Amino acid sequence: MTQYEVVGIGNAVVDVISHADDNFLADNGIEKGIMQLIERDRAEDLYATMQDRVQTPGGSVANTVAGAGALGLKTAFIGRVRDDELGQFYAKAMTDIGIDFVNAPVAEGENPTSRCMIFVTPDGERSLNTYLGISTGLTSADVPQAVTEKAKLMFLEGYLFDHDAGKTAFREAARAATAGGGMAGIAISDPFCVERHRDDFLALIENDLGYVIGNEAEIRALWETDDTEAALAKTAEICPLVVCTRSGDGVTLVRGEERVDVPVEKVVPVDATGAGDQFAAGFLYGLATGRDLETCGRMGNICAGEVIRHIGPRPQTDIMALFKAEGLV
Ligand SMILES: Nc1ncnc2c1ncn2[C@@H]1O[C@H](COP(=O)(O)OP(=O)(O)OP(=O)(O)O)[C@@H](O)[C@H]1O
Ligand SMILES: O=C(O)C[C@@H](O)[C@H](O)C(=O)CO
Repeated sequence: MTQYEVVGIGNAVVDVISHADDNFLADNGIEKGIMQLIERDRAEDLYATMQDRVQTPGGSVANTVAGAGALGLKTAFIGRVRDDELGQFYAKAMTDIGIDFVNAPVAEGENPTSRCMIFVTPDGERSLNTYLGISTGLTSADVPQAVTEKAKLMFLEGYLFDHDAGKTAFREAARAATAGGGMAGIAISDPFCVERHRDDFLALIENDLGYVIGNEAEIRALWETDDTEAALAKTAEICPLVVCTRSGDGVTLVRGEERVDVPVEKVVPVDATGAGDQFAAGFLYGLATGRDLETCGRMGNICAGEVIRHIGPRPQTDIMALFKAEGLV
């Protein structure tokens, strides 16, 4: 019997978001539109430059779990925080919205809670500067089988694939979920991470996962090609369900012989932070509740469309009302 509709494993990260222009990015060596890892000193320096900062719980898969929970699904999140001010803030924010936050904050002897300095430029693009503290040290010991085997949908965060212990934990979690009658999938997270671990990514997808979600660059990175269509076809050969988000061009979903392209109304985002994460929340809601592929895509687009219209990576409005307005529920 599955107890959770969605269980996520990912980096537990506190996001600090502020506005900046392109000159600021250039002057401060920030690469636009991607995630860069930074050291603690640089995190403190960047933090000090932020004028209008907003602090919010973030982390990619954690954002997805929060979005799925807001839609009423029974959810759990597995990720590590330290028992410091940010860690307590983070854990409380998750439990306050009804998510089972599986691991208690770690008391001592390790790095502080992870944080990400996010700069949003006038075009809505977000540039992430992540200081990975304690969250990146996730191992199998943090991933209780009593939780993973009860997941209907397990959702893994590609960023955690950078460490061998994370890879092992992912394989075990995926297998436990599958053995319990559930299905495991991954958010690819980052083309650079794929480049560092391509063979292991492909092996995990082929052997242990039922679905994979990535943006165009991430899906292409799996196959070292510039051809998105070719990469999609190859991914579909090794994975039953492939979802490729395409920013203002919507999303493509492929399940065996079935393919659906779901467009969106293209807008200039207020803040693109969390677009992919909230797409995944809507998509997983559709999947967990047995919707057809097109409806899953439409639900994902609605969730992503909401999050890009405000600052911050998690929903701020009643998404179910948006689904109702579109006749989806
Ligand atoms: N400019 C836009 N206009 C309308 N919808 C958008 C736009 N950008 C993104 N979206 C929505 O967000 C979804 C995910 O966007 P995208 O493919 O950029 O994912 P991503 O790269 O993972 O995003 P991020 O890393 O910013 O969270 C799209 O499928 C779409 O539904
Ligand atoms: O990718 C994004 O747009 C942001 C999120 O994935 C998230 O908030 C994050 O990982 C930074 O903590």
